[in-house]
Amino acid sequence: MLYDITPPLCPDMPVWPGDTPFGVFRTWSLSGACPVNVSRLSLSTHTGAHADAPLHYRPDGVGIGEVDLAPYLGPCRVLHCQDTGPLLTREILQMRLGDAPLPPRVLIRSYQRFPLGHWDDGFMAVAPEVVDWLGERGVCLIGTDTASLDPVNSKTLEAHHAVARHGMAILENLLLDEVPEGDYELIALPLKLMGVDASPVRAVLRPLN
Ligand SMILES: Nc1ccccc1C(=O)C[C@H](N)C(=O)O
Ligand SMILES: [Zn+2]
Ligand SMILES: [Zn+2]
Repeated sequence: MLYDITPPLCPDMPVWPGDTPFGVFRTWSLSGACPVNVSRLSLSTHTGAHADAPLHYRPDGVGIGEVDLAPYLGPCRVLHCQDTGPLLTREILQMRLGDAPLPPRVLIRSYQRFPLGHWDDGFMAVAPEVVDWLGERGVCLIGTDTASLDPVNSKTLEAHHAVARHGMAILENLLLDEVPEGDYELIALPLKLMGVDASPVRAVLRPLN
C-alpha cells in the first residue's frame, strides 16, 4: 500500500504568483502519418511537489542534480499541525514532540484541505528556530504541504537558510490530506537537473510493515 502525496500536475493548477503556468504542448500527434504522441512541457522548477536545491537561495549553492539523494528516501514522521495558525514555532513543535527520538525526516501537514484549485497566499510558514531544533535533533529533511517554508513575501528566506546551515533538504507542496499522523517510509527523488534550483518529485509514503 502506498500514499501518493503528489498533487496532480495539470494546466489549471495554481502556481506561485507571477511564475510560469504549467503547460503541455504536443510536438507530434498520432495520425496516419505519425506513429507517436510526443509533448513538450513548460513549467516552473517549483511546480507541485518539489525539492529545493541550495542554489535556489544561495549563489554558491549546488543544483538539485548535484545534491545527495539519501535525504529523499527513508524513515519519516508525518505531523499534523492543521490548527497552528500562520507560523509554526519551536514552542508548538516542542510541545507536540517532547524529547522522544524522531525519525530523520519530518513532514508537516498544515492544511485541512490542500488548495488544489486556487493559490493561497496565507499558507503557514515555518520559523527558522523550528529548523534549527529539528537539525540539532538529527533531522535531514523537512517537508511541508505549503508552497514555501518561509512566508510568501519573505525577502530573507530565514527558514531556508537555516536548512542550508544544517545541510538539510526541503520538500514543498506535499499533498498530505489523506495521510494519518505517524511514521512511514518516504520516497521522493528529484530529477537529475544539473545546475538547476529545484525539481518536481513524485512523492510517496509507504506505511512501515
Ligand atoms: N516560484 C517562485 C517564484 C518566485 C519566488 C519564489 C517561488 C517559489 O516557488 C518559492 C518556493 N517554492 C520556495 O522554495 O520557497
Ligand atoms: Zn520551492
Ligand atoms: Zn522553498
